[in-house]
Amino acid sequence: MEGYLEGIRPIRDLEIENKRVFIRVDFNVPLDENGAITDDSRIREALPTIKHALERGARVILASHLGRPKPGKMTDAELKKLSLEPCGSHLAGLLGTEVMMPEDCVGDAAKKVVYDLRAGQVCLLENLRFHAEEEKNDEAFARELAEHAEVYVDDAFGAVHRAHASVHGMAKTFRDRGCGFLLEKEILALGKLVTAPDKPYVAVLGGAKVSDKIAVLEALLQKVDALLIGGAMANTFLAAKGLNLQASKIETDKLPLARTILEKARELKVDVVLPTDVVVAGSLGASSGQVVNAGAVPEGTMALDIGPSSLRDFTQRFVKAKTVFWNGPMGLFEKEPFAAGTFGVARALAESSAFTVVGGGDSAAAVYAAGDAVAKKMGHISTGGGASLELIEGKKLPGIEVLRRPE
Ligand SMILES: Nc1ncnc2c1ncn2[C@@H]1O[C@H](COP(=O)(O)OP(=O)(O)O)[C@@H](O)[C@H]1O
Ligand SMILES: O=C(OP(=O)(O)O)[C@H](O)COP(=O)(O)O
Ligand SMILES: [Mg+2]
Repeated sequence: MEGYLEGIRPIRDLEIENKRVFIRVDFNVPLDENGAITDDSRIREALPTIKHALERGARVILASHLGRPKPGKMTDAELKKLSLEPCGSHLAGLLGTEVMMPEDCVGDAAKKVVYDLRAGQVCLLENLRFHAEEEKNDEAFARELAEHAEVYVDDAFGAVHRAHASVHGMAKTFRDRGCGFLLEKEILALGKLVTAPDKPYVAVLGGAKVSDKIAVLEALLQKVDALLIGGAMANTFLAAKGLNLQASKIETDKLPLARTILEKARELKVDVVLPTDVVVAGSLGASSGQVVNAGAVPEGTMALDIGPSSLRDFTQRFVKAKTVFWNGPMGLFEKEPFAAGTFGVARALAESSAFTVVGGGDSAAAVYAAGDAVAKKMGHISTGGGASLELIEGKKLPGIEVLRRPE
């Protein structure tokens, strides 16, 4: 997997002293209803790169997205909830230094802060996705971002599968570009799953980003011996098999793809294990749930966790496994009544002798929330869900490829 880093200069080899250094980070952290950060691991994981740059006298410009704001379609109050301000304040506490925060990522306010930075000072630009151009990989927007700096460093592993302006478009305009310590660490750690995972190799998929991640499953079937599906991802598969999931979150336009994947799995003799029971409730805010058969979801309710029988089925698969990759919580684990499936999988993986990799902003948060003892037993906890999935599928990721320089 070291070959995967070929042609990519690590930050330690870049000339950064007194230079304006743009570091793309992934501070897309989970927030609670009050906007408080519930898991700061993505911020902590970026610290080695940030500290390295500051200690070497760089003028550091940090940038990230947070959530999925829809500029023009959301109210100002809704957008404000996705401000990076809490991340900047939290980072200031972790670094023990001031973090300047301009109110936008481009324009005069940002330029003023950026050009006033002294060596060893840091600023955090406001949410990149407050501009629709970010996700469109818009060239003019990428140029505006690039004007901030002389050196470009990507340490946002969780976002390298996105061909967005701050990850892709702007990066190519820099001669001096490279990767941060987190990106390097992730690629090396996930490498084992790309090259020669010990078999049996089991993948556990869940979470909410179904339309993003379902396409990856087709390629993953070529690599794994069993695919266990929980979370909202399972709803689409159960519906594809003809079950009525009632008010559950389902991606109806992905039903044909789910059927294709089930068909292909049969041909390849890959076991697809779906929940046989689920925990249902009438709303996301319900104070309790009810365990029902996956084929008997009551009208007006939605599946918000896998049930105890499903957890047992999943756990059994970990006993014989030599390698397990897990992305996506098994349910709405942020709410106590729907957390048992996710924490159950985390605990079972901690007990298993398999080499375990857990990836995803929310999955990692769940593993840390399950406790230190559980988190310490994982082989690797990746900051990226979609990114790690696409990497282990064997895909070339735009945010990584763009960093390569011949010579
Ligand atoms: N059955 C479900 N219904 C609603 N939301 C779910 C369900 N299962 C999981 N989720 C939600 O999925 C989210 C995480 O999904 P995702 O971002 O795809 O995972 P990760 O960040 O680990 O890659 C969590 O916030 C969780 O509450
Ligand atoms: O949280 C992220 O991915 P993940 O939920 O798959 O771990 C990344 O920050 C990417 O976010 P995006 O899926 O909105 O592009
Ligand atoms: Mg997530």
